[in-house]
Amino acid sequence: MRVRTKICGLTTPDDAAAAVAAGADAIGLVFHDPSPRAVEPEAAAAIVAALPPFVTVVGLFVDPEPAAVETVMQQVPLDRLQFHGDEPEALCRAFGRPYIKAVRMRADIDLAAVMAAHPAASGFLLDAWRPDRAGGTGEAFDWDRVPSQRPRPIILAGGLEPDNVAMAVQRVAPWAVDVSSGVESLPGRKDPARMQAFISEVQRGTTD
Ligand SMILES: O=C(O)c1ccccc1NCC(=O)[C@H](O)[C@H](O)COP(=O)(O)O
Repeated sequence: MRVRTKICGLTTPDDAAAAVAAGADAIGLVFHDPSPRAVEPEAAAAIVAALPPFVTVVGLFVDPEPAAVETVMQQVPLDRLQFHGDEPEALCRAFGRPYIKAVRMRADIDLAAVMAAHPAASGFLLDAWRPDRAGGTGEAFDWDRVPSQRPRPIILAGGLEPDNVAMAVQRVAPWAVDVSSGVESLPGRKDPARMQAFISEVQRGTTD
């Protein structure tokens, strides 16, 4: 089956157009001020307005106040929400929108417990853990920690780039992959050639 690709942390309509031209299935918009990829709702709305049909738009939040999510949703037509902190299920499902639960793979994380605590999540994005950053670290975690029993689709993230994503797809067989820093020219700006190379390698990993 084809492995989907989400390109995360887009900050301009041009970068989003290049992601779609490269074959991205989904784009991620980061609503988390400390991130170098954070976008204001107005800029995010302009990015979404320029997209062609059938590209899924995911809004990322880290332990947000509910009102902050509502404010973004009033201005930006998000298809899905992605929660990247320690949000409980009740918060994740409070907005009437399908959601993805990100799980940062700290050494002591009980992934099965997190999954059980989020029965309404449409998928689980597994990412590297770092104490000082909530995401977009450019670091990989040990892919052998991804369980073979998967109650919901797994989105593999963390330190993926054109040089390693084919191997990641072969080893983990995820539903989708997610990348941010691995396809950047500098934090917050995507490199069209790297996005093309990344998605070609995703396909190579699927068919090899
Ligand atoms: O990208 C960020 O700066 C970010 C900040 C805070 C929370 C989440 C963030 N990104 C979320 C993503 O889905 C990234 O694509 C994922 O963490 C992988 O990042 P990378 O290792 O840089 O590919």
